[in-house]
Amino acid sequence: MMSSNNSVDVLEDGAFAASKNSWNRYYSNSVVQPLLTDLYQITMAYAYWKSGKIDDHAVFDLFFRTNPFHGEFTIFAGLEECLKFMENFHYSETDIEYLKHALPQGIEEEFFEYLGQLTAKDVTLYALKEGSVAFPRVPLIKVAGPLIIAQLLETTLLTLVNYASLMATNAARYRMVAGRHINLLEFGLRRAQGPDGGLSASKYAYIGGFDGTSNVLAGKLFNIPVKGTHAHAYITSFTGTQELKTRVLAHKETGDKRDLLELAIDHRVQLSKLLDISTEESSEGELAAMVSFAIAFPDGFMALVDTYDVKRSGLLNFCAVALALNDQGYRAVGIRIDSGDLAYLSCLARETFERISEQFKLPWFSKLTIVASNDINEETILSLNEQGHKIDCFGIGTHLVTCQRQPALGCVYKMVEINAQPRIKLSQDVVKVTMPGNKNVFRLYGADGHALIDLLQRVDESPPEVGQKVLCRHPFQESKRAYVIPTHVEPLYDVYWADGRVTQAMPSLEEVRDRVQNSLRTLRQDHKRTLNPTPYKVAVSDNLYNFIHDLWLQNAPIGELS
Ligand SMILES: Nc1ncnc2c1ncn2[C@@H]1O[C@H](COP(=O)(O)OP(=O)(O)OP(=O)(O)O)[C@@H](O)[C@H]1O
Ligand SMILES: O=P(O)(O)OC[C@H]1O[C@H](OP(=O)(O)OP(=O)(O)O)[C@H](O)[C@@H]1O
Ligand SMILES: O=C(O)c1cccnc1
Ligand SMILES: [Mg+2]
Repeated sequence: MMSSNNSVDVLEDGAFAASKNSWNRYYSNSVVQPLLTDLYQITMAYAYWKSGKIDDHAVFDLFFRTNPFHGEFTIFAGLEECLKFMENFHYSETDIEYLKHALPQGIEEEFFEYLGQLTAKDVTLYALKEGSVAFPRVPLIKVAGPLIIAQLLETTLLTLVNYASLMATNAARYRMVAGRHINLLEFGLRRAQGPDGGLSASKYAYIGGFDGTSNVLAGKLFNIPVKGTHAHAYITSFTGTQELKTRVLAHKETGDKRDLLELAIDHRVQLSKLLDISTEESSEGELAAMVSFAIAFPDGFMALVDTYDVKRSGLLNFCAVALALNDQGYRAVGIRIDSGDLAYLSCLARETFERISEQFKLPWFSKLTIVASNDINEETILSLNEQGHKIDCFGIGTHLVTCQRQPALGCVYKMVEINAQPRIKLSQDVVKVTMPGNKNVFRLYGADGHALIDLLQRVDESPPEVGQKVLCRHPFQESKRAYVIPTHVEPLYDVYWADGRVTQAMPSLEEVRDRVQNSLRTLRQDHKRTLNPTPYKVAVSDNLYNFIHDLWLQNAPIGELS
């Protein structure tokens, strides 16, 4: 398989500097800017300004209500991009000019002057660690600061977290069903939701556990390994062997030049007997294409074998060219199958490789890589696992990047406190009732080392302690409560932004990627299984429970029956 030199070194000219262990600060998506928001944020900002509320102290929670993909966990991602947005938050002169036109007439000039100097410096942002598992109702991000700016951040923070977390979760799910030893490649750019969606997909697929992407720009910008094979067009561009302009390949060690086509044709005759396949049925154009690709990439020869017929043509031609390469001191890499029954064809291919390996005394031949692609999703992989297959690598595009099974994560951004007064949003639908007040969250671990429950508390409560019994309550069902004696207590929030700057050393993409797997390991298997997983518990302290319910009663109007 073609693969890049994984590390993009720091370039002298400073055009980009992707170093393996540093946050890639050189790249910041230029569309992420204060105007990338909903109009209503800015109209509200004006009304807050007019009513003298801009400096009211607000706390907002960013959270989701249900896990995606019928699962019971979500991977939190997008934090790094949020922080870059906070750093760069500033309305440019042209932004202000545009707003003067776009906003309703009559807005006072002074407001625009105010906007022109507004930054996120007075905001404090708390968040879970990027790449950690997260659950419904636990705020992924908590924003505290002047009302106007905290409000103005809403839409942009949501767009930065929603797709990133959905995508990282999707990728992590593919990794779980594929197992640790299968290579997973993201091939989705052509099918993604536009160029920006494609770029984000590559980044968050990698974070979620993919090994590489075909997206070259993602490779450059994020230092993700780029990999790929070739398309059917390469095969169909050759109609016969007469089109081969170069047929000669020098031996890797001796330099001895041989005609690779001739070698391949000789091997094909031999193989047709061994495999009982007539050479008549195999395509000459396909053979020519494979020979030419092998000459171009003798050390990375990987061929698509399904253009005409995997069994009767593609495999035979591939093996013939691979043996010809072997004569010249090179080892082929493998094949890609992009149609048909992937379980059956991969087993057939492996069996063929094993027979040749034995016949020609070439142990490595039995281990040639088999890549499968074509509309693969979680269910396909599960089904292939059940059937038994010999695939080493899945190339996955459409279902992965479009998150076809669930195309949006429903993160919301809700005010929970203003000027130290808690705020609650009531709803007929109990899952939509917000958890009021400024809260902290702790993950409590059980005796077997697994995460047991996430506990939300009011900020002024003292944290739970190891070995101390703590009452955990369901936020809305009075009778559901349990005592937990944690063996380990993990405070989930860190301050990431305060006093106008990022306050934590940001992890590299690799570190976030490792965190995803480490964090998933803390979850019991039954929370992670694909069919009917057990919900992970998110609880509130007794104090927070009473606080929520008192506030609920205070705010719920008393109806009158007549
Ligand atoms: N053994 C298998 N078990 C379950 N699903 C499979 C198996 N093999 C392939 N698939 C899936 O079945 C679907 C086959 O799709 P489809 O019939 O459109 O393709 P095809 O006819 O094989 O290929 P193409 O139309 O590209 O020539 C794909 O989504 C593929 O991932
Ligand atoms: O199937 P996906 O998971 O999206 O993976 C990416 C697909 O992109 C390519 O197909 P191509 O665009 O050539 O078109 P195709 O649909 O005809 O195979 C490749 O051969 C894969 O099949
Ligand atoms: O490299 C590949 O094989 C590839 C890349 C993009 C889409 N489909 C396949
Ligand atoms: Mg395809």
